[in-house]
This record gives sequence, C-alpha cells and structure tokens, in this order.
Amino acid sequence: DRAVTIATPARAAAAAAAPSSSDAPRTERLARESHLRTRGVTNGNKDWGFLSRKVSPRFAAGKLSPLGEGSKKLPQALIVGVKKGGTRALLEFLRVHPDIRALGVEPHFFDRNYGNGLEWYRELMPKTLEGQITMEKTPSYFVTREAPARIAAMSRGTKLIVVVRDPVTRAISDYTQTLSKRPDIPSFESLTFKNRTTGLIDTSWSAVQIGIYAKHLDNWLQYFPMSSCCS
Ligand SMILES: Nc1ncnc2c1ncn2[C@@H]1O[C@H](COP(=O)(O)OS(=O)(=O)O)[C@@H](OP(=O)(O)O)[C@H]1O
Repeated sequence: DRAVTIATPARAAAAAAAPSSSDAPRTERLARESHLRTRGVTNGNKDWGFLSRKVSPRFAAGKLSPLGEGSKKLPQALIVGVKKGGTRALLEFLRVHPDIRALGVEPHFFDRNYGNGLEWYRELMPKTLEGQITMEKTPSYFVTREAPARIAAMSRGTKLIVVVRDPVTRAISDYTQTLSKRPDIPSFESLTFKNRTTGLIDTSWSAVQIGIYAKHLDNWLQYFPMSSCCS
C-alpha cells in the first residue's frame, strides 16, 4: 500500500478547472464539481481513491465541521517535488477537496528540521476529522538523500506525489527565482555550460542536478519500490 504518484502540472490544472454555472462560492463549487481527476495509482490500490472520488456526503450536505475540530496527525500524503514543478498549484487544487487538509507553508521537516522530532512536525499540521487526509509539500525532499529513509521510518504507507516538468524549463524557472533575489549571478548560459563550444553541460550545477529525475528516483525506490508505484 505504498505509492509514488507522478503528475504533471497541466494535468492537475485541468482537474481543478471544471467550469460551473452554479452560484455556490468558488471553493465549494470547485470541490463539488472537479472531483479532482488527478490520476491515482494503478495496481488496484484503493487507498488512492481520495484523488478521484466525488466529495464526501458530509461536505455536499453542507455539514463540514468548523475549523478547530479534530486532531493533528502526521501527514499520510506528501508532495515531495520537484522544485518549480508546479507543486504549489497542485497542493492548492488538492486542498479544495473537503477530505484533504494541508499545511500552507513548507515545513522542510525531512531535510532541514528533522532534528526537531516527529512531535514537532505533527504539531505543525492542521487538525483533521476522521477520514480526512493530512498533507504537506516540500519540493526539496525530492533531492534530499536522507528523505526517503526518514519518510519510510515515519510510515511506509505514506503516499508520495512527485510533479515533474521538462527539466530545461524547470531549470530556467529555478534560475529566474534565484535571479530575482540575487540579480548579480552569472548568466543562465554560463552556469549551464562547462564549454559552450562543445555543448558540455555542468551537471554539478544545482539547477541541472535537480532535473536528473532518474537519479533521484533511484534513491526513493530503495524505500518505496516500483511495485507499489504508479505514473
Ligand atoms: N498548472 C500548471 N501548469 C504548468 N506550470 C504551472 C502550473 N501551475 C504552476 N506552474 C508553474 O510552476 C512553477 C512553480 O512551481 P512550484 O510551485 O513547484 O514552485 S516552488 O518549488 O514551490 O517554488 C512556476 O513556473 P514558472 O512560471 O516557469 O517560474 C509556475 O508558473
């Protein structure tokens, strides 16, 4: 019952963009109508039904419990990457679903804050009612060597979602973000190429490194094997 889902931003956007003629508030309308068509896993893994089923009767009947009820739980599903892959958009689309509660910020628990312990991590989470799913997204997990083992130690049943994007446009997006904070960095071209004439790429540059998806996935597959994955 473990799984990695690989999504694309365009597919996730399509899932949440169902048009409506209803007068209901936008969030409720989206939740009712979109059914979040994000593709779940194959292999008959029924646990992923939350990504494709219709909204719960509790919500449809307008009986969603007020915020503040329930208890804080460790996440059962994580968007682990990739940086600049459209992870924020996917999380926002998913959290429209009434059975999903998500942390708004990136907690960076499995990379930077692991020393704080699981209880610290749990305390960050929103409260959930029975049947609701707790999620968070931190794209840097995907390239953090220790992250798969740490997540598996929390629960081998954790659902993992990876949003991938063309590695070249991903690198440009990554570079653009850095450039906006540090306008004095070298040009994209000079960072990308070791030798512009031969076209030799500098694969040690982080913006390129992150895009070598297969290399990072190998590490995840040590702990969350392909037999439980989907694409
Ligand atoms: N639906 C959809 N389809 C395609 N692309 C999308 C979508 N939603 C967001 N985006 C683009 O994703 C980029 C931001 O990705 P992230 O949210 O993962 O960024 S971050 O890692 O959290 O900083 C950012 O890319 P750039 O605009 O190229 O920088 C967003 O425009």
